[in-house]
Amino acid sequence: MRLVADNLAGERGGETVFSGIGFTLGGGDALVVTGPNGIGKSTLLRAVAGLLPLAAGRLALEGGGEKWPNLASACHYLGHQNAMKTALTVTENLAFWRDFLGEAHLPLSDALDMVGLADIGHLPFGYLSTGQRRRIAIARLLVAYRPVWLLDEPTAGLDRASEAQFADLMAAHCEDGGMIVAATHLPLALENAQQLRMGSG
Ligand SMILES: Nc1ncnc2c1ncn2[C@@H]1O[C@H](COP(=O)(O)OP(=O)(O)OP(=O)(O)O)[C@@H](O)[C@H]1O
Repeated sequence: MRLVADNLAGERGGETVFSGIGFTLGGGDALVVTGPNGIGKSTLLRAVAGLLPLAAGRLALEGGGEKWPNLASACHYLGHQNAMKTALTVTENLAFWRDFLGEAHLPLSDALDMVGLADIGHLPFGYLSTGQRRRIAIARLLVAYRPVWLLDEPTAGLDRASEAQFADLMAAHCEDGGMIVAATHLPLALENAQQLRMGSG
């Protein structure tokens, strides 16, 4: 499977925010996107996810077969927001996403265990701390399978131990043939990742 981005341009509110962006990822590859505030990192990720139209260029998932007929169908998108309902419990939120997304992957209890929060499935999401909320949002990546993870500031609010735990999850996803595109201001422990520095000419 290959994710091909060719000569992309993105716009917000009628203004071009970036142009001439290109990259190619194969199974197991990761791309780290960096650049100053407002340069268009989130816009790029949302375009790859199919949530925003491109102003120009071509995005394609090659070799996805019948299971992943287009790029959007193959993507998990973890945005700045955690996309969880505060009144529902952690388990209810994750069960919703597993059923909504399809392609059930890890059991909910295993996913919670892998983000170090095995004991809080019964709590309303709204009771959780900032870092705990982010870790539950990360657990969503594990309960339904998608080969492409699009991660916008995934480690914002995480402590050191949780950062390391998430690095292991990203590495396992890539070892399994998955792909990652991550926008970040913080160092991410993604070995051998390609780098895209937006705004550096
Ligand atoms: N809905 C919108 N309408 C108009 N302009 C927008 C909209 N959303 C974002 N923008 C503008 O698009 C540009 C790119 O924003 P974007 O969020 O992609 O940047 P970013 O590189 O992710 O920034 P940060 O590092 O602060 O997260 C900014 O100038 C922003 O003001």
